[in-house]
Amino acid sequence: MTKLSVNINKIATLRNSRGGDLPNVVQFAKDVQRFGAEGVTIHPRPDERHIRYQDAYDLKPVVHTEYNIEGNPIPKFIDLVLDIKPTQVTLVPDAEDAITSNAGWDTIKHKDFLIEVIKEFKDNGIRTSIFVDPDMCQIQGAKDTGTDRIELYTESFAHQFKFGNKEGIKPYMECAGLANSLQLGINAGHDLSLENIKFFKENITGLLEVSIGHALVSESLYLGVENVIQMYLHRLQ
Ligand SMILES: CC(=O)[C@@H](O)[C@H](O)COP(=O)(O)O
Ligand SMILES: NCC(=O)COP(=O)(O)O
Repeated sequence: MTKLSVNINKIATLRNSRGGDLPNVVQFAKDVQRFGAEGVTIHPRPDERHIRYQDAYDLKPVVHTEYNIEGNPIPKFIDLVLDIKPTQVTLVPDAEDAITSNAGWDTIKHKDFLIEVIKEFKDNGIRTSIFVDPDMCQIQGAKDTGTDRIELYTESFAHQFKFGNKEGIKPYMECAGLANSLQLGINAGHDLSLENIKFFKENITGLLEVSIGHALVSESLYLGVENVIQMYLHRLQ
């Protein structure tokens, strides 16, 4: 079974564009869970341009599904996650000025650092996942860090799929095969959408969770949030 975790960054972006509290991110998190989402994802960035650190605290009591906090494990982020103790932390190697996530970890170069932070999170009962490109060496490297799961960075698949090239799934299939054989759990995210999710799910064995934000919120403008969540759940069956 593949769980749908809704990334609510874009709701915070809209709220922040006017100040105030409309739309309300806590209410949105409650609603997506009521509509069937099996998780809520946030990705607070150092400049707090969308999700703020305070939002992470405000969401804690209302997220009764899986709470996934993503980010670069700088000291401030590590403290936040250890304080909140979400279900899962997803480590993403973003530059401070990145517009959005644009690369996975070099799990070989950063092995010692990842081993250290992953151990700290796991010792505190938090499941860990690390964001990786679909590269076999990086999957093996991820295993060596001790992480529970990987999150496959799906931008390249999504981009190729949009232009009709279904071959873009191949490196993901190979990496999923390796991850399964290494008993690494598999999550995926970035630019997944109603258009591409069914094909991705059908081809990736053992896909445990997808986190989807940008497309899901955009699609909801036309189709409605409840309807869109049901459409994703149907495609993930
Ligand atoms: C790791 C990942 O792919 C997502 O978290 C994505 O980076 C969303 O972040 P933004 O909403 O800031 O684009
Ligand atoms: N981890 C990926 C995520 O949370 C959402 O990415 P996107 O759907 O906003 O591209």
